[in-house]
Amino acid sequence: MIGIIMGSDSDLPVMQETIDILESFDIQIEVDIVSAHRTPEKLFDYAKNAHLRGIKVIIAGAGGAAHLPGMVASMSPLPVIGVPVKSSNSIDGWDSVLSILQMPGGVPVATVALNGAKNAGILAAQIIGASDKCVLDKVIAYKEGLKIKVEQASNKVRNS
Ligand SMILES: Nc1c(C(=O)O)ncn1[C@@H]1O[C@H](COP(=O)(O)O)[C@@H](O)[C@H]1O
Repeated sequence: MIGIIMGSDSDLPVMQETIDILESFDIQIEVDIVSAHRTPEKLFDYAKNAHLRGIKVIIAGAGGAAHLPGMVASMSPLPVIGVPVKSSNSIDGWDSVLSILQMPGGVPVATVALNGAKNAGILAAQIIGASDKCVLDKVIAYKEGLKIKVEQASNKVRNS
């Protein structure tokens, strides 16, 4: 199971892409709102116990002063993927990117691009796929689909 959390329901339009891609891979997910700033006790409980509940990878999306992914990573032994979300009040998203990306040594967060929620889902599937052949096959099929789309576009351009 993959845990998907976000700092606010206002992040959901972006984080929906994570949900959609993982559902398309038939990977079990659990989605919740958790905020380091607004619900610190819930964050503590989530990060301390996620691995005990069967979660294998955590995807955390947040905007602005995005402490959520780093704080989860500080307390969880699981791989944490951070999604910087460009929230309405942001400094063009840079606030979120930098606060998720620039983690201190020893506490990694695998940071995807600004609003890169889809890639976060694919990366999580790849991590699971390293030890789950069924998921690995789905990732391989997805990548094959990407290749076919490019080949089709290439043929179209060359034949026009
Ligand atoms: N960055 C964080 C954290 C956190 O890091 O704990 N909690 C909420 N937020 C972010 O605040 C932004 C605005 O939230 P609201 O829209 O609820 O005011 C959201 O992008 C959320 O991720």
